[in-house]
Amino acid sequence: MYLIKEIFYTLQGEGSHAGRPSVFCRFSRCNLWTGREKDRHRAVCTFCDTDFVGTDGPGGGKFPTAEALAAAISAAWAGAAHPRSKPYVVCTGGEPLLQLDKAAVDALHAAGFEVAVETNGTRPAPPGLDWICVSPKSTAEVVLTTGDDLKLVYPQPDALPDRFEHLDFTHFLLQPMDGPDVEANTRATVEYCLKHPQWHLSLQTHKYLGIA
Ligand SMILES: C[S@@+](CC[C@H](N)C(=O)[O-])C[C@H]1O[C@@H](n2cnc3c(N)ncnc32)[C@H](O)[C@@H]1O
Ligand SMILES: Nc1nc2[nH]cc(C(=O)O)c2c(=O)[nH]1
Ligand code: SF4
Ligand SMILES: [Mg+2]
Repeated sequence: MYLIKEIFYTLQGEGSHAGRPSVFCRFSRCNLWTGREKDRHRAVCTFCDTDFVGTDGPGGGKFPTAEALAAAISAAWAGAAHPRSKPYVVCTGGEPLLQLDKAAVDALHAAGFEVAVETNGTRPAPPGLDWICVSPKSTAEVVLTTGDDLKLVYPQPDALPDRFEHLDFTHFLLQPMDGPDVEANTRATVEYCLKHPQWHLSLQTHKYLGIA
């Protein structure tokens, strides 16, 4: 059984695939926060911008099998077929690696999708993923040390960029922490990238565009 908060079609807003049409599959639940505001101050991850509680969002629900989940994700894809661009699904959450397993990845591949994941990196990944974006959180140990994007929300006093530079990723990105200080955080992130050009800026472009 897969617990899914919502499934929707939009542009990937963040990271080195920003702008790519994608189905987002938002898994319910996270291991670093309950998702309830009353618990936020004592969570490991305190700045989350997402409601991942329950299964009541658009396209959400409880999917009994990998095939049922893949069918719902296929139904959400609204792009025309094209030989040079496969349908693309971004598995996010919540923390998708609490639920995403090989059966789901295989079913999505069988349905013709490239499969990406956005994860906090605290759990191992199932085999076969086409794109892995790890976004480390505070003091939480990163066990997923290989992937494509290492996208660190900045600034996090307990997760300085240096700690992650040796990991085996293709792209190293800093993303300004959204919230009450987003403008100052954005300036600080630009300054950090200018001084440390191994890090590139990732903006949450969907928020500027006013799309999901
Ligand atoms: C909601 S998380 C879900 C996936 C996974 N749990 C994770 O943390 O990577 C999706 C992305 O949003 C980022 N994010 C969450 N809250 C944010 C905030 N306040 N400002 C900027 N990025 C944020 C995360 O770091 C992650 O890259
Ligand atoms: N457009 C859009 N792009 C995104 N990239 C990562 C997101 C996420 O919440 O994981 C996200 C999201 O929520 N919306
Ligand atoms: S790890 Fe991801 S989903 Fe969990 S609370 Fe942090 S940003 Fe939100
Ligand atoms: Mg988001």
